[in-house]
Amino acid sequence: MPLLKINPTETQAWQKLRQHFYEVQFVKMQQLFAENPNRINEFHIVWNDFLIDFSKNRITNTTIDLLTELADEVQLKAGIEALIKGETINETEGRKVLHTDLRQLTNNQNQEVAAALDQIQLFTENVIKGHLKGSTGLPFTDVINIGIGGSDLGPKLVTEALTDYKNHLNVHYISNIDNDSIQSLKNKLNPATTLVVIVSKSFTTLETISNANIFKQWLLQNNLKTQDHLVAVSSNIPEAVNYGIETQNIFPMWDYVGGRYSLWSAVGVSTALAIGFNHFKELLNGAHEMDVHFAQTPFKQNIPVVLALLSVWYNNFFCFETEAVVPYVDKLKMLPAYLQQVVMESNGKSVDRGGNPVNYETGTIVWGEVGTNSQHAFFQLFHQGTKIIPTDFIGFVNAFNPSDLHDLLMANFFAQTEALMNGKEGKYHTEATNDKNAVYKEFKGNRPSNTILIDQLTPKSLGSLLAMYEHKTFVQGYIWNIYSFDQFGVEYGKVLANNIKAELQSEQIKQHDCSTTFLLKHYLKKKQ
Ligand SMILES: O=P(O)(O)OC[C@H]1O[C@](O)(CO)[C@@H](O)[C@@H]1O
Repeated sequence: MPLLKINPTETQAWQKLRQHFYEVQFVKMQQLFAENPNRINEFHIVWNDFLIDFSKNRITNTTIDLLTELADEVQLKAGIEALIKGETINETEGRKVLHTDLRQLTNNQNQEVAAALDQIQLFTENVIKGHLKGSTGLPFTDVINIGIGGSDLGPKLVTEALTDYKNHLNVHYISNIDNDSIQSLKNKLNPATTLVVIVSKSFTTLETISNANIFKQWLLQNNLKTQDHLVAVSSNIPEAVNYGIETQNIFPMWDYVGGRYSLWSAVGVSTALAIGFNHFKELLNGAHEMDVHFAQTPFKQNIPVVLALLSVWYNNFFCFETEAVVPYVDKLKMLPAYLQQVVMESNGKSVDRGGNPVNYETGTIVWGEVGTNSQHAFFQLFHQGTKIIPTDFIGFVNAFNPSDLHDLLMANFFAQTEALMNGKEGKYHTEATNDKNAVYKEFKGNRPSNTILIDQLTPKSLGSLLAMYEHKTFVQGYIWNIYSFDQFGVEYGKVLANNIKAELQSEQIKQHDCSTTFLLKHYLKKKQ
């Protein structure tokens, strides 16, 4: 069943939301909290080891009623069912969407997914135990994951986030075509004990193949048998074989898993090498539990649905253009970059499912940085700037290494959401305060945030967190009536880059606009 094609702005709920927005847009959260000391009871969700406090938003009960009415009117339930059942909802590419199958660990009817999981288990355990060795007979100490976009960001994020669960293998990620960083990695590593994992769904991505070539050469220059050191993850098996990788060392990907949703597949093999297969399975299990929650929970208690509806409220009614995500743990430093691909590659679309240009805003801009670092960087604008940035604060009750320092970190976490909501009223009259700068010190508050407080950062809770954002993104795209699973915009850039690469190598610049021609000629002239 294809997804329904309903213009959200033509629903009754949208009209009611518009009217409601005019009524409440200037109502301050401080007032809402003062009027209802039990506000938290109405606007929070407790699920597994997650607490989602969404009370510090510019909403009333009517807002939530109308947003869920919108979800009902566009038949979100049917959309979620289509996703969970793995229907062909990536219609523009004629593909099913089945990333939720990847985390179905028991009774998985998808035989190829189950078989790939067995393959990952066997391989990772053999490498970790040292049974699988490099061509000189030495066990592996290091792994280089070469990939980009979804073939890099998710696995890298998970590897960094779960560094406390890591074994003796050191996993390094190379994505950009930056020879300086490649050289510095090569200088650090012993090729005889290095395993290179080439991750590319298409096996044609310029960056990945160029980088893979460099490391293949490095192995050859060191008289190593590449077949003992190279493995691949790809849906293009013939191309990987052609590249010289042994069939048993190729892990499958399928066209029903989009790159940005693929960390749960064999794309995560480097992660599984770093943390061990059992922890990798816990990650999948955490994501699966979020899938079940998403599929079965009524909208008002459904975490991804509520987060998505709030985002639609701000994006389409308040017209706030960006959202921030601020995790209070260094290990999630990669989260904003990872979410930028999930959210912006999925929902950066301006044509609706009916093929018409949309006449409303779609994809939000996502950005962020860890706290407290971000407090000392861009939070000034959060507190006193002219722009309003709804922010997800993500924190953990328990650190992996307990210490008083964690209370200090979390004190900042709680303080920021409180300050953003409450603000600090100043006095305009210098006489009253005897401070001529009082006006500059005023914080108006009324700045929205969600607090996502999780017991501890574990493989399981991380799986749930990432699946939560995947589903939030799906709900947004569904409501905006766009296709979230293609990425034609990025693919066009890849084609142009390939053309220009040939021109730079032949020094024959073809027809471009005058700016691009000028830049290319300048580059060739200055190149030594
Ligand atoms: O895995 P591949 O085919 O090398 O593609 C890498 C990435 O390129 C994109 O197509 C665009 O950036 C992503 O969707 C994908 O994750």
